[in-house]
Amino acid sequence: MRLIIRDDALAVGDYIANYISKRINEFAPTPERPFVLGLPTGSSPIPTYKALIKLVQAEKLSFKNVITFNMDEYVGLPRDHSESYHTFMFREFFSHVDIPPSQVNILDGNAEDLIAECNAYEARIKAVGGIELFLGGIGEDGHIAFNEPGSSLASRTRIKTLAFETILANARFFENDISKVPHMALTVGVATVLDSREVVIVVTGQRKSLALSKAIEEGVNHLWTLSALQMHPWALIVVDEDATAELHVKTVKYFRSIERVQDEVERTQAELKARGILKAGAADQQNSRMCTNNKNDRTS
Ligand SMILES: N[C@@H]1[C@@H](O)[C@H](O)[C@@H](COP(=O)(O)O)O[C@@H]1O
Repeated sequence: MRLIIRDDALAVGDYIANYISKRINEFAPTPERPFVLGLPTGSSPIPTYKALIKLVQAEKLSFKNVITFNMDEYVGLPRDHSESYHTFMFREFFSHVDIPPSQVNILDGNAEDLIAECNAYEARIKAVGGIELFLGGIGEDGHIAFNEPGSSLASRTRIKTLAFETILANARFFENDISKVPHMALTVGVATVLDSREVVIVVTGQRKSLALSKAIEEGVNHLWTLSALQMHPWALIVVDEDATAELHVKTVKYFRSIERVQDEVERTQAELKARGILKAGAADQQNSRMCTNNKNDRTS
C-alpha cells in the first residue's frame, strides 16, 4: 500500500486526477478494450472530478472508451432526487465529460427486485472483464462504499442498512433532517472493491483521521472496512495534511520517504535516458518492471 500526502483537498484532487489520467492514457482504451473505472460519490472526490473535467476540456484525457461502475446508491430515493447518487454523478461529473451515458453503470435503488439488481451488477462487472481501477472515498467510521462497520470483508454487491452515524453524517445533504435520509442502500461489497486490479482512495479532512489511522496502522478489521485494503496488491491512499492528524509521526515520515525515493529513482532514470546511457527501450522495460513490482509490493 502507498500513502501519498498533499497539502490540501485541492492538491489531492489534482494528484488523483493526473494519476487516473495517466492510467487511462497508458491503457489506451478502445471500443473493443475499454478501461473499466469504479467511482464514488461524496464531497471528497469532487476536487478530483473537477480536475478530471479540466483534463478532458484540455483534450488530455477522454472517457469515450471508459466504462464506469459507481460504488453505491440509496434505496427508495427517486433517481431524479437532487441527492440521489445518480443525480450527483451526472451533476458533478458525467455531464461535463465525453462519456457515452450507455457506458455509465449505477445501481438502481428503486429496482423491483433489489437482490436481482445487485447480482446483475456483479455479473455486469465480470462481463466487461472486471474493474481496472476503483476510486473510492471513506466515511468517518472507515466504511468504504456503504460497507459499514461489521460488513463481511468477503461481501459482494448487496443491500445494506446504514449505520446511524452515516445517516447523521449524510443528513447535511437532506436539510439536516435525519428522517429524510434513506436508511438503506445498495453497495458494492468489500470483495468487489478488492477484486479490482487497482484501488485508489481519497481521504481528506480531520474528521476522517481516526479512520485512516485505524485502517493503515492497525490490523485488518471488519470494524474499519477500509483496512481490508491491506490485503490488496496494488492500493494507493491519497490524503491531505488534515487527515493525517491521528497518524504516528513515524508513519507519516515513512510514507513520505517512500515517495521521495520513488521520485529520485524516476528522475535518475529520466536523466540517464536523456544522456543516452540508458536506452529508451531498456528504461521503459525497467519502468514497467518497477511498475509490476509496485503492483506486488505492499510497502511501495
Ligand atoms: N456511501 C458514501 C461513501 O462512498 C463516501 O465515501 C462517504 C464519504 O462522503 P464524504 O466524502 O462526503 O465525506 O459518503 C457516503 O457514505
